Amino acid sequence: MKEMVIATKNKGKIAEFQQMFAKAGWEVKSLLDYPELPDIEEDGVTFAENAAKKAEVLATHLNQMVIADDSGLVVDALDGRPGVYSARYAGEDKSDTANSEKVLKELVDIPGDDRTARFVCCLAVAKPNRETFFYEGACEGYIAMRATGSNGFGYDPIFYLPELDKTMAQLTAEQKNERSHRAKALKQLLAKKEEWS
Ligand SMILES: O=c1[nH]c(=O)c2ncn([C@@H]3O[C@H](COP(=O)(O)OP(=O)(O)OP(=O)(O)O)[C@@H](O)[C@H]3O)c2[nH]1
Ligand SMILES: [Mg+2]
Repeated sequence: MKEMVIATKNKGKIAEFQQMFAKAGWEVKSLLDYPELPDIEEDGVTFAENAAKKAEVLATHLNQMVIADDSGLVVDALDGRPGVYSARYAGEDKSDTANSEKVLKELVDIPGDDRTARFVCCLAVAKPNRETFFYEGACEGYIAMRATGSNGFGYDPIFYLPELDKTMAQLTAEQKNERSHRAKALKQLLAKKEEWS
């Protein structure tokens, strides 16, 4: 089986990549398999900048091809926040619950129709001494009035999909992987395999 290293420590992302790459016949390794590798400061102002940095630093360390995922929640009524700060929106301890509560609190006076938001995912594929390739996906929805559901991770319990009348955290893994920002970015990446492999 072919192997792909994803430069992430996020267990939610790792599980989704394992499920989605398995269909394409790839085995996924993550930074949890390389605990000796350094932490990378995500100081970019765009998803692409952070994804490139994570992928390029680790591709150099491992001397092989690496994919990184930088993703987050973009809320229109918050001028795009939490955006690239999604993981640490409520503080450095990266609490999913505290992050979601902060968004709900900031939107307390915003009515349903104005709570539009999207999840965005940028995948960067880096290889030593070569240009980096980028693939993006987005998933449109609304910020719910309260958290519902326990599947997925991050902001999934407050991300409402009107076409299913469910939050992302009420979907099965298969349903999320059919429509998520990450699934769409990965579909682009797999469709352009000759470009990056
Ligand atoms: O409800 C969610 N469903 C998703 O599908 C999703 N994808 C991303 N996010 C949020 O955005 C941050 C990414 O930040 P991020 O790309 O820096 O990742 P991270 O710091 O968690 O791990 P790493 O990959 O950097 O190691 C994450 O922590 C989450 O808060 C999601 N929330
Ligand atoms: Mg991160």
